[in-house]
Amino acid sequence: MLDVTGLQKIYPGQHGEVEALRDLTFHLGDGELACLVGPSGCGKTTLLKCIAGLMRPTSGSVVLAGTSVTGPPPDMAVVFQEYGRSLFPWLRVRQNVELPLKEKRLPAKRRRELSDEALDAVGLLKSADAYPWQLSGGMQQRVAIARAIAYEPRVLLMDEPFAAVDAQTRADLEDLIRTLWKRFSMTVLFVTHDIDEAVYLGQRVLVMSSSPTVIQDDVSIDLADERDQINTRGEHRFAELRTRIYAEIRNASQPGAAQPQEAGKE
Ligand SMILES: Nc1ncnc2c1ncn2[C@@H]1O[C@H](COP(=O)(O)OP(=O)(O)OP(=O)(O)O)[C@@H](O)[C@H]1O
Repeated sequence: MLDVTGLQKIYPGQHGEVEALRDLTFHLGDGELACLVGPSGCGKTTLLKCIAGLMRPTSGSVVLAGTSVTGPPPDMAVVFQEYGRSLFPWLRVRQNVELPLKEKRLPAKRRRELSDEALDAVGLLKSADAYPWQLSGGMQQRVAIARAIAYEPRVLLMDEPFAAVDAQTRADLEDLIRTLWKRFSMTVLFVTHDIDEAVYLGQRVLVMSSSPTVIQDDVSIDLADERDQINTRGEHRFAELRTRIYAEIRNASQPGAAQPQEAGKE
């Protein structure tokens, strides 16, 4: 579904160039849920912008379902961390959710069906006529998720979407993402700082090295498909996976440690 090959991004700068991404290669299969973790500043946001067609890489390619990405692809939706800035405060919740559907030129009846289904899926149908600023932070982020889902994307990119909400809301939103992923059969790439979150959510965790960045490891998460915030996180295997990824990231932060590994290698 998504092929990222040899991706490199060099930013020009006043004090010289910054090579944010050196050589990134990975593939996501149709319907996979993969998490991407890495040290701060390793280029996670840069990578997502390149995948979303919001930024041109210096070299390398992003191919979505066989088509090269050169601008925002129609089959992709992105949820950012800053829900407060991604929703339009002068539009009601339903209008926010329907806005991209208007740009898709869907008829009003279909827009209404899709927004109802998406708002219902995130538990906010009753708040459809509220304004975003009347909702809590967690509810606003659910509106942003509903807007992405209503768009019926084949690929959903999420850039640290729960970093700004409290711990309990975050746990609820994590479970919501797994539920929506199964229900809507999307391919999901979820970027997070949080190693526990990556292990809890993902089928795979891609570990990025520090800058200049490569994929340091690609860890298959062999936990049961049915996950539970208390029991899954208490499992011995969960602790093993978390420890392994933590060590990878710590090693990745050591100068000269980054060596690309084969995708899928355990
Ligand atoms: N527009 C830009 N111009 C120059 N350098 C940039 C620009 N955007 C990002 N960088 C640099 O590229 C590198 C990667 O930045 P990026 O924001 O992608 O990392 P990140 O992993 O998302 O960071 P964080 O974990 O802190 O959110 C950093 O060294 C950053 O300073």
